Amino acid sequence: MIIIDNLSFGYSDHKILSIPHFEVKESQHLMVLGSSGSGKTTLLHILGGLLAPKQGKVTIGETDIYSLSGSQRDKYRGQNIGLVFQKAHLISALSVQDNLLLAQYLAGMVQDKGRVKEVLSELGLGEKIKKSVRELSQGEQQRVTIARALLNRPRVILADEPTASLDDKNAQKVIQLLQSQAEQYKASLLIATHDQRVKDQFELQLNLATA
Ligand SMILES: Nc1ncnc2c1ncn2[C@@H]1O[C@H](COP(=O)(O)OP(=O)(O)OP(=O)(O)O)[C@@H](O)[C@H]1O
Repeated sequence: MIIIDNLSFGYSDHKILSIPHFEVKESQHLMVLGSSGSGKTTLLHILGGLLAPKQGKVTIGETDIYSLSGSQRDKYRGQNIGLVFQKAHLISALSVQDNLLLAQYLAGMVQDKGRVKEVLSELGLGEKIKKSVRELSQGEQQRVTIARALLNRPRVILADEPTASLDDKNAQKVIQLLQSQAEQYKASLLIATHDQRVKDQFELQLNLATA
């Protein structure tokens, strides 16, 4: 569950976002739409606790995330928020398994090989666990980043243009995976996109051009 109240943000004096009130409930899936430069990435960064708003409140679950200290917020993010970016941001020299174990370590969690194996199998990557990332296709790498985002069973999944660099088939697969995994975890799912191929697939939409 995410609640946005009286949110505004701008870089320097240039106002980009102004959202009086918006909620995404547990298990709800939302498409964040808007033309290039409308603030989709900025909004996801604010909701992910990566960029403090100039004004307003972001509540995830019961937690007002910007009332936390920076280190508390990092910990909260690691344990409750799954982030998927357009680019994979994986360490290509490491194996798939080691990339995920590293993510657990960086989130301050116990490194759990069983959980890594489980989540990779759920995403159809069980066979790739020992492969180094550079041996994977782009679609497979994107699935590894989704696996990494889901490792800690997050209550919120934020995906920024997750299909931008994928072909039609992989784009559909990634959207379906994000939806089915979010359902499984009863997570709120937010996908920012201007990808025409996927933008009509969600009933709930927030259009930043008109927000
Ligand atoms: N670090 C920054 N400093 C100053 N301006 C920025 C910064 N990051 C983004 N902007 C500006 O803020 C606006 C919103 O950017 P943002 O990346 O959130 O848009 P977007 O909707 O995600 O765009 P796209 O679809 O092209 O990825 C743009 O005008 C951008 O130039």
